[in-house]
Amino acid sequence: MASFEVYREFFFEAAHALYDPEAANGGKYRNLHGHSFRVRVTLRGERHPEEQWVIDLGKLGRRLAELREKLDHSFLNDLDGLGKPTLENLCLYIWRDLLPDLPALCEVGIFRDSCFEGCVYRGD
Ligand SMILES: Nc1nc2c(c(=O)[nH]1)N=C([C@H](O)[C@H](O)COP(=O)(O)OP(=O)(O)OP(=O)(O)O)CN2
Ligand SMILES: [Zn+2]
Repeated sequence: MASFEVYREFFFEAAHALYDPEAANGGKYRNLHGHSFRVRVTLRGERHPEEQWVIDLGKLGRRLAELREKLDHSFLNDLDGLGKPTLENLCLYIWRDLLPDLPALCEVGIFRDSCFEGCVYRGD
């Protein structure tokens, strides 16, 4: 049976500091600094027989707005459950936040477009 992938994106701005205990001075990223992040959340599945969509993207957008409230203009080091605020851990944090409500979740991507970098996570 064919399946579809649908996605929705959102942006947020946040600050962090990445301390490296192995570097003499705490490393290059130890000081407080900020980034702009673009998040892409992808769901995979078949079309609902009546609605003919995998998920209402409006419904997905409302759930992502809830998540964005926690992330936007936050100090990521203070976010409960995130750990060290790397892109990798942000993917995992977003995955774990959304999965209970969105069982068709198949991928979380987080991108810093201005730095030409990002990270993609496809499941626990
Ligand atoms: N695998 C990862 N590597 C790095 C992460 C990360 O989350 N995962 N994060 C950082 C820092 O957040 C850093 O502030 C990123 O900014 P950037 O400008 O990309 O840092 P660079 O050292 O690559 O900058 P250059 O301007 O290219 O020197 C670092 N690494
Ligand atoms: Zn950084």
